[in-house]
Amino acid sequence: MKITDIRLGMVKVPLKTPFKTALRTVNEIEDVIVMIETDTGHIGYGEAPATAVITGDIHGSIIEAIRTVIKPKLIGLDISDLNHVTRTIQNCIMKNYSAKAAVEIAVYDLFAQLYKAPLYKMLGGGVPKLTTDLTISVDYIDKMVADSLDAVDRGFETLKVKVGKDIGVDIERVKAIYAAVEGRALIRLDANQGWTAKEAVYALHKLEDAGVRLELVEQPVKALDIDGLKYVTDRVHTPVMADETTFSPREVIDLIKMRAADIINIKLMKTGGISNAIKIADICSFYDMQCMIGCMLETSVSVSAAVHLAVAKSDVITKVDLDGPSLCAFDPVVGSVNFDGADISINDAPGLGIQSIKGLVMLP
Ligand SMILES: C[C@H](N)C(=O)N[C@@H](CCC(=O)O)C(=O)O
Ligand SMILES: [Mg+2]
Repeated sequence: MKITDIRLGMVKVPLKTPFKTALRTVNEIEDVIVMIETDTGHIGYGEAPATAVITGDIHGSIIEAIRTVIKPKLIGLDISDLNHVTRTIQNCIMKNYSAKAAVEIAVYDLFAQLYKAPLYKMLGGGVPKLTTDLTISVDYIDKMVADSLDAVDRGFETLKVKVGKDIGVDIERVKAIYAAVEGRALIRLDANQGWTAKEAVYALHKLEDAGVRLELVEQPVKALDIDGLKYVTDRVHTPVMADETTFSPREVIDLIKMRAADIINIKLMKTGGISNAIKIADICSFYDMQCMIGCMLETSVSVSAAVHLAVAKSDVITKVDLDGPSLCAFDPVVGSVNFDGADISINDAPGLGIQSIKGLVMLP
């Protein structure tokens, strides 16, 4: 199965409600879709969101990186040489993680199609079911409480509550949500870099002293403030998770050696795709550290790949934040991963099982 062409398109899906974090507010998903064509007629699908505030990627950079650098290196390569293909993708350009991720996802889709197996089986097997959390956007306290109760009523048992704005209001936000859903849902926080280390310790001590039990706090401080992350990890009982701080396997090793966080959030758009995500999961497994599988604002094209990976690495990926499709007003993908509220399941279609993408606009 040889790569003959790589075509690009755009998919646009409105969100059910605006997605608001300490870093940005977004109303719709607009992502680059990658379609890798082969001499056997098989097509592999991938997707890249432009999350400039986290990965530095924008639509233009994703499209140009794939068109002018990655694609010329891949034409003619044989999908059965998976390691050679993924190394070529990783080594042909620095950074550009989302572009690399989209192409790698399509390559893995084809690799599993080649052997007529669902991707998770090619990655090691597992039970093809997951349960995801749902993100509660940062907002007025009453709105966040109402959104949290609505999520619980819809069957979500874990809420990822966005904070990282005004520290005093953040404490009140979390207390109010905790009181409203106590006993019905687990709460994880994501400050998206919005606090200083001292503010984070102050807020978490206030919440711990008030009896608010949190599953974890994600990325309390700036991405590059590793000393700050360790400062928080050393001082609070609530487990601390690194998100924006760690992209590569190297960064994960450094973080683990410093004991700067308790948990790692693996996202394909930070690792540059599946090959490095596997390395990070294996490093964490070796060091006995838990991981979360996360996503950016992605549709079920690329989130499906994350689902397959998480199923295969469920020994170490014990937490799931794959709510991209749940945030979408509709699912544009006809495919084999079924996103039904908190419940995610995979059937036995080969690869990612993507048959078509509704509303896909191909780029010239
Ligand atoms: C969508 C997911 N639950 C999430 O929160 N992902 C990111 C932010 C993604 C974005 O801004 O596009 C995270 O910080 O974990
Ligand atoms: Mg995060």
